[in-house]
Amino acid sequence: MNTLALIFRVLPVIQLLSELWIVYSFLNVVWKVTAHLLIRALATAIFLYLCPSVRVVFYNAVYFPLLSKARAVPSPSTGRNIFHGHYSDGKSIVDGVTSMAYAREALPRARLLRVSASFYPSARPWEVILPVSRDSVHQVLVSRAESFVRSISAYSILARIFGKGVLTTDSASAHDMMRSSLLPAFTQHNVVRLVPGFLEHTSKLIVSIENKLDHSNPTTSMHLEQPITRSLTDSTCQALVGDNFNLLEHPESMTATAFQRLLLGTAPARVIFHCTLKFTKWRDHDIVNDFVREAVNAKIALHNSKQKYEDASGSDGQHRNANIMSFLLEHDAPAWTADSFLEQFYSLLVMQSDTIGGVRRTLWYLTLYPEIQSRLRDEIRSTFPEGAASITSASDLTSLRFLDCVLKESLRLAPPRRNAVFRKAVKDVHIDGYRIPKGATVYVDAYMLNRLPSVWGPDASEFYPERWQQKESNTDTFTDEQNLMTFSKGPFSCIGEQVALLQMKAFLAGLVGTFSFESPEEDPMADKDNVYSAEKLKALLVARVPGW
Ligand code: HEM
Repeated sequence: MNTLALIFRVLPVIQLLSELWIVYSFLNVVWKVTAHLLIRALATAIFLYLCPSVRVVFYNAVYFPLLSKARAVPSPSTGRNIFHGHYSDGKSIVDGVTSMAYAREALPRARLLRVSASFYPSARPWEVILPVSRDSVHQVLVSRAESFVRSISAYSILARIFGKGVLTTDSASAHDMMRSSLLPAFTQHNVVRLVPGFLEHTSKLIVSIENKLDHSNPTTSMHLEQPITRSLTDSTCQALVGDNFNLLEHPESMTATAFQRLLLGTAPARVIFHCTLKFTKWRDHDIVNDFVREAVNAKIALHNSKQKYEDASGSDGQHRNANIMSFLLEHDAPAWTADSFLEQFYSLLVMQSDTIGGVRRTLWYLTLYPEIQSRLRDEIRSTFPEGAASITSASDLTSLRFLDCVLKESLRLAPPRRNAVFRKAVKDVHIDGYRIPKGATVYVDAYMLNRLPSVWGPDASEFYPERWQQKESNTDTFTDEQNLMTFSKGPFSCIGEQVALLQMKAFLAGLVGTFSFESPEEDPMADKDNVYSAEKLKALLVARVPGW
């Protein structure tokens, strides 16, 4: 082979190698540039994510005014964070100053407002649409309810721990099914049968408070938070499955301790640990589940043996062992097993904390207004002169008209579950000429709506139980239960409203009839507009009022 032929043979190889080198260099440059860009993008994303103030500025300066699909909905000038000043430091809760400012500014002009919400000043804000008129609220919750689902972010941790029940499911069709399967247990006929159980727990609470009174002094300073919480929890649990943890009398037992750790004092670290490491077993959860399964299986066995209840009171169909589980079995036994009830059990039980809030806040108002407290006690004692034991039924409780007014007025001004009614639009909805885009969050602010002067009259922010009596006597008044947003309205509204009202009445009738409650503060009225100071009942001065 001559030299020329050799060169011709080697040349293509050299050419190939040089082409490969060029491609390699090109890819190398592309890779470096891409990697560089990727790393920068990632770093920026991490920076933006980690640096809340940048996100807040971006949100306020760019997203909220320019990019939001709902930007046609008017937003108020008085600051945009609906929860501003509500969770001031993540612990202490102050009142709804911002929402009331919105209400004043927006009304009577606007029916919808676009505002921001973030529970902590540095947390990422999100956009919410606020219905601020009776009509727009009604459209969101009732007449256009099919265009919205409950936004469950608030309940997503519960869903992860306790599974998806009627409160925590994120599927509209599953919610519909669960709600219709539960509703038969909550008819008026059934709910009144729960009252003897509530009254029994009330008497136990009265005895426990009485035992703690210092009889050498006219009043005893007492923390009622814990006994009330324990007693109401026992009573709700009894109403749900016909058995309870006996938290009031034996708070140290294994099941009571597990229950309290799980549902009453859940430490945040524990929740995070449990939610992030799904495979971890939470012993307390197992203990509570076993307890509920056992109680439910006992009800199923009882139902199958046709011996429905041991009827303690006899003829009127009311008895202390009536419970929601048995009502469900009476209606549709095959649908219910221990496991199918367990998920609903947590959805129902979690909400009972509101009943505790309702009793607590009513007592707080009664300490602010001692003359209302005495008037209420007079009503209870004159209607039932023989003492607390002579209150035995739901009709006894409903005969206490002033108690009804006091309770409703307290639930109006200080709704226990204020930040709970969130909806997500499942499609574009037009309300009052504004488009609520698919995916938008709507927030129904019970605190604000329960205080709108256009709805409740010029004295809307005053604690004035008589307004509910005026309604009954048909005088010109704004007061109407249809406007009370405390239990929400429509297909996602509180399923336990009637249960809660009777339970709270049973406890309040017994407590206020037996004891007097006084605030230890020098000037309790100084804090009267800050309903969230009732969040935790401080020590009250308690005395046994003789003669009952
Ligand atoms: C003062 C006491 C109570 C208050 C203020 C209250 C308030 C509420 C509110 C505001 C909602 C959300 C409604 C919505 O998203 O539109 C709700 C839902 C619910 N509540 Fe209550 N609640 C109370 C007591 C109870 C009790 C005692 C029970 C159980 C026996 C209960 C069971 C439920 C359930 C299961 C839901 C979810 C209903 C559904 O999604 O269909 N609540 N409650």
